[in-house]
Amino acid sequence: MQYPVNEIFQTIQGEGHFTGVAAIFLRLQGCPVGCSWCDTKHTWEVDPANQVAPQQVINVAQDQPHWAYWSTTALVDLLTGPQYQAKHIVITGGEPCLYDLTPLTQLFAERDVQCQIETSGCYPVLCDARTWVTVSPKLGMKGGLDIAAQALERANEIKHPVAKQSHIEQLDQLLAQTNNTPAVALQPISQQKRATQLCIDTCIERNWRLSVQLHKYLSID
Ligand SMILES: C[S@@+](CC[C@H](N)C(=O)[O-])C[C@H]1O[C@@H](n2cnc3c(N)ncnc32)[C@H](O)[C@@H]1O
Ligand SMILES: Nc1nc2[nH]cc(C(=O)O)c2c(=O)[nH]1
Ligand code: SF4
Ligand SMILES: [Mg+2]
Repeated sequence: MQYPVNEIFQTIQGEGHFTGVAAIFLRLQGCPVGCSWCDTKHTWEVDPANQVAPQQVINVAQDQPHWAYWSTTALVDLLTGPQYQAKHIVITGGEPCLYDLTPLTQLFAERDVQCQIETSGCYPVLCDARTWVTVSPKLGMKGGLDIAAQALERANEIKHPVAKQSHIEQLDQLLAQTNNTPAVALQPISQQKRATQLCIDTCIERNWRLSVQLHKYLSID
């Protein structure tokens, strides 16, 4: 299987359950969801004119709309090889669940590296059973996509983006739709002060976790 890769880099996971863990990020290209506040808009289009050589997506200095095809085996060999030290892999995007992540996540599991997917939940999550799935629901975005029931059932964690009170109410409605009992984290959108205070107050009240995009506070990737 070939995946369109936007970038590969090693950093500290700044969001959700694994915040603080050293991780290799694999960012796939392509997303039709259209969140107005998306911090990775350069990953939305898989434009054939922006295809580059595989080596050009490694440790990219700035946000680029470019992408390169990488095969499952080439990715697993690279990410478990001597160039990287982290034992946790984050597959993000773009929207990684546009693609069947089963071969990739199976091979990572066989090599004893922990794997995590960051997804909007707009598509079924196709991956190994050992993979940690973080769903960040996208309700009412420009792309007009709804949450996929399978993604809600598969989620190990719901990391909900929050700007205002109605986003908490939407999350309550979503949780009422499932028998799954994922961990819940609230993530303020774009580090807004009011959103952050709302998340803090709600997390204390509900006994949920706060996810603050630590990497943005630290000015790291
Ligand atoms: C860029 S998305 C890529 C993965 C997938 N498309 C998704 O939305 O989960 C990675 C994470 O960043 C979050 N995110 C994107 N832009 C953000 C922003 N401006 N403020 C807070 N979180 C943001 C998303 O909600 C998601 O949890
Ligand atoms: N450090 C760091 N942590 C992250 N957690 C989720 C990210 C993402 O873009 O999916 C991200 C990211 O881009 N950088
Ligand atoms: S689903 Fe994720 S990548 Fe796509 S627009 Fe929304 S935040 Fe950005
Ligand atoms: Mg990010």
